[in-house]
Amino acid sequence: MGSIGGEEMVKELKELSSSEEKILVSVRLRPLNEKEIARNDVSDWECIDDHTIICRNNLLERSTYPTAYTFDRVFRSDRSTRKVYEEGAKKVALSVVSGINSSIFAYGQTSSGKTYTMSGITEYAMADIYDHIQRHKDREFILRFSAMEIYNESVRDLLSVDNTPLRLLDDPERGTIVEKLMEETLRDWNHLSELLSICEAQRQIGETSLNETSSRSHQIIRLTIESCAREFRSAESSSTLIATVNFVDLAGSERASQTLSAGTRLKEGCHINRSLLTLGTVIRKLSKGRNGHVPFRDSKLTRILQSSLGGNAKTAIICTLSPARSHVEQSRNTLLFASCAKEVSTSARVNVVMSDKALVKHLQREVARLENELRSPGFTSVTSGVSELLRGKDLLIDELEKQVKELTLQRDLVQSQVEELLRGAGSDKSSIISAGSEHHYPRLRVRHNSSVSDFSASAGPQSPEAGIGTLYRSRFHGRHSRNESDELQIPDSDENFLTDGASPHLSIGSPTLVGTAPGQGWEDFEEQSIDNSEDICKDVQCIEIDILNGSKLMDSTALSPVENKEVFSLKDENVDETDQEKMTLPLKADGESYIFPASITPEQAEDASSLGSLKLTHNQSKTCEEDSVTDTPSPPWFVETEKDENTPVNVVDKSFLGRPEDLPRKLSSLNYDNENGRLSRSGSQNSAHLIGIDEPKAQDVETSNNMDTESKSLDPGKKQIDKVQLPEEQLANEQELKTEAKPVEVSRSVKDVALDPIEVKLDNPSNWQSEFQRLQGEIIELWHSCNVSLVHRTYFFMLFKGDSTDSIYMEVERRRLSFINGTFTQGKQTMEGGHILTLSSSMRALRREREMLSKQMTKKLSEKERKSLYEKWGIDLHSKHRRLQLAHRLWTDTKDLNHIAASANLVAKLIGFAEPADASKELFGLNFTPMRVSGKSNHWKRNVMSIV
Ligand SMILES: Nc1ncnc2c1ncn2[C@@H]1O[C@H](COP(=O)(O)OP(=O)(O)OP(=O)(O)O)[C@@H](O)[C@H]1O
Repeated sequence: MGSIGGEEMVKELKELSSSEEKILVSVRLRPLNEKEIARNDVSDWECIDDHTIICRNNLLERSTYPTAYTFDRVFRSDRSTRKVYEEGAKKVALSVVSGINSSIFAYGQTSSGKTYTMSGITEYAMADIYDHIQRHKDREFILRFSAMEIYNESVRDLLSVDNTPLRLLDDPERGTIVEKLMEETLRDWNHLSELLSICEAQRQIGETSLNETSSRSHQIIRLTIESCAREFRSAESSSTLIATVNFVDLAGSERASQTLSAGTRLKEGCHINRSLLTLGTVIRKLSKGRNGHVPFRDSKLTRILQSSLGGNAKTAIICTLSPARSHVEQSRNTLLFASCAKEVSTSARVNVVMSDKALVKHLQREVARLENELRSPGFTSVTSGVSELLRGKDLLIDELEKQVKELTLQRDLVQSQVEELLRGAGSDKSSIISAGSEHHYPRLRVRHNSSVSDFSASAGPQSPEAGIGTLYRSRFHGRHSRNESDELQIPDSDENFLTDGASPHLSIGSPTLVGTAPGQGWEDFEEQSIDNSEDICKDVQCIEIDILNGSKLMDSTALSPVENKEVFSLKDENVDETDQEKMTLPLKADGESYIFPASITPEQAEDASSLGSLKLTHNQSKTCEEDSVTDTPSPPWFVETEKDENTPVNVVDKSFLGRPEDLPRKLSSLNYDNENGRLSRSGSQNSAHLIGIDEPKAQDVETSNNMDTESKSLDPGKKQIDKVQLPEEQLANEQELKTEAKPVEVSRSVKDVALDPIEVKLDNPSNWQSEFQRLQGEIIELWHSCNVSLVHRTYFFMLFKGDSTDSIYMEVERRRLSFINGTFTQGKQTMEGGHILTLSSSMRALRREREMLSKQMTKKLSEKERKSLYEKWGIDLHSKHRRLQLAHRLWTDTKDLNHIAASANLVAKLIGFAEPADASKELFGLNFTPMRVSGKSNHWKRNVMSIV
């Protein structure tokens, strides 16, 4: 049998076992015993087959008794007890392991072999039960053993030495129970054997003490078996099977048979075995059906075995016969009893005991069901109505839950979008000052022949430098690679001197370029550019060529979102390109590019070129020339460089490589007035002596003004930097361009873009000088307000000294600082190199920088120099923290240019920046190519990076 744990299985078992079943009746004939043989008794009984036994006594043939009896099984005298057990008892006995009560009776006259048979059957059955348990490890079995004797209607516990009769009690569920009957839980087979021995001994004692023959008592050995499936033991649905098997060795039936056959002797008083008599009566009545009263309660035996005699049990009766002719009458009576018994039916079923949990659950369900019934007379209809209602409610709940989930998702999405926008806004603004490469910016689209390549037009509409970024990038720094994806290769932050956020103050445009990951699709770009532009474009300013106004360098400011979008999204969704008027602009063969606002007409463009529109020379080396990017028409607002079919795969890496070596952008030294401790901008010959800055070697303005001339004379293979050409040169270059350049298409579709130009007086040195001083003063004030790095200030101050070509740098710096200042003023924050920049964080950074500089004083300055500085800077020589005091005085007087110059010189000295040739404007973020820096420059770089 498999594991029986579930209620389903139990139900099945119940159904299978609940059918009525006749008592299994067998007859066992024993051989003649020695006494019978000794008195020459003859055997009158013969089993002619397995079911029939006949009497061969001729004397009886004339009587009214039948000569042949048929039973379920008859066993000849030579049949073993094993055989009797196997065929006449085993099936019934083993029902107990399946939860079905069972009883095996041995009925017969004294010395017919009842005990002989029953003891054997008991042992075999016990052995089989144990064997069953062994073979069913999935179930847990508990065996409880008890034994009793009924003598003269007294029940005695055979496991107890106490002879006190036990009372019988009626239990509504369990039926008749024997009070205080000992029940031993069997530990093992040996324990069972031991208990059986005790029973045998007790019974013998009884015989002795009562001086009666054993035939006058009934012995019941009872084994109760509980079992449950191990895996369901703790489960609610687990059920326990419980059943009892009775091995009943009845008293000798000689008297009983007499009473059964002759009711006149019923009144024999105490000698009559009431139990045996009642058993006969009960069997007789039961054999005739269940109609009428069955006197189970008339005897202790029938009370105790009531269920086994017609109720919930399987029953087998083995009737034992003596073959001796001398016992023929008793034998006939036994067969008569057996005949009656075989007509009796029982209805055995599986006895299931529910676990407490299962019972409670079941009862709760039952209670609920009954309560529902009680509440409404029309229970059924109401139930169905309620079910409908509940179903509707369930559907509603499901729907609501779905909606909640959707709304939650939407909320999360919106939340993340808001956060993303906020981050983006911060990043965009920070692009002014940050070199963070993680920002994403729209990319410019550059067309190659039939393909469209997109490269990072980092300076989107998000930042004031957007236009500048675009401009410069396209002119000088776009690392345009004609690789398979036509992606503009963006220098990574390691390559780019200041694009890793090391010095946010020294980089302007780089983050705007490096944001786009290689391989990012054009569609992606469009999405980004449009999305971002709409939100942030109000901050956008753009320096652009104002062709219409004839200005050389224009600044488009305050663009409306739409306008900016048009400009920076690089693809105007509202314009059908095919309908757009195109204009062709010449490109210079050496890689010069023109940047035109989309609003210009071809005619205007033509004029612009002749007027010397801002032309940012890109005097590429040979390799740069080879690396030219495109020759195909480009979408509005793009930068196009010349095409060269020999363009290497990676143009960018070979394009702009930094300042021409023979055109060092040397720092001007500052004039230091030893008398008053102030420096002046002129008189560079005397500058910087105090703090040891090198004597100026650069030609300052002169050099600057001659840059274009010089650059023209350069070997084209040499590296060159960007610069703004003067009109005359530009015109000349334009002439060249017209003959060699490839056409550039500029869309007119965005001609309504309102540019707000800023005129930069490049052609009038006097105007520029005054403009320069104004810008410089403003920048110095903004540095102070924005807590800009002193190193940055120093570097910038020393680098940009009024050269006309500095105008763009100056303007960029001014706008960048204005933006930061505005951010600080509004109490907002922006991103810088991936970090949040606030007024307080900038103050902290500046404080740390001053501390660093104070430490540098001991390294870079001699004691004598320090002392001199203290005196010059008005620091009490006897005060504490003199170095720190000095560091905190640097760059504080924004109105005094000598103070500024002295501060710059001192900072330069402290950070080891002593070689003007190292200085490069590209460090200010206008260069996106790796800087070719010397060892000393690296030193400078390290210093800068460690500071910021
Ligand atoms: N089938 C048999 N084969 C051999 N010997 C048997 C058989 N049946 C009984 N005997 C022997 O007959 C004798 C009497 O048997 P047993 O005591 O079992 O009779 P009984 O019906 O129990 O008598 P009582 O009612 O007095 O207890 C015993 O010695 C027993 O060994």
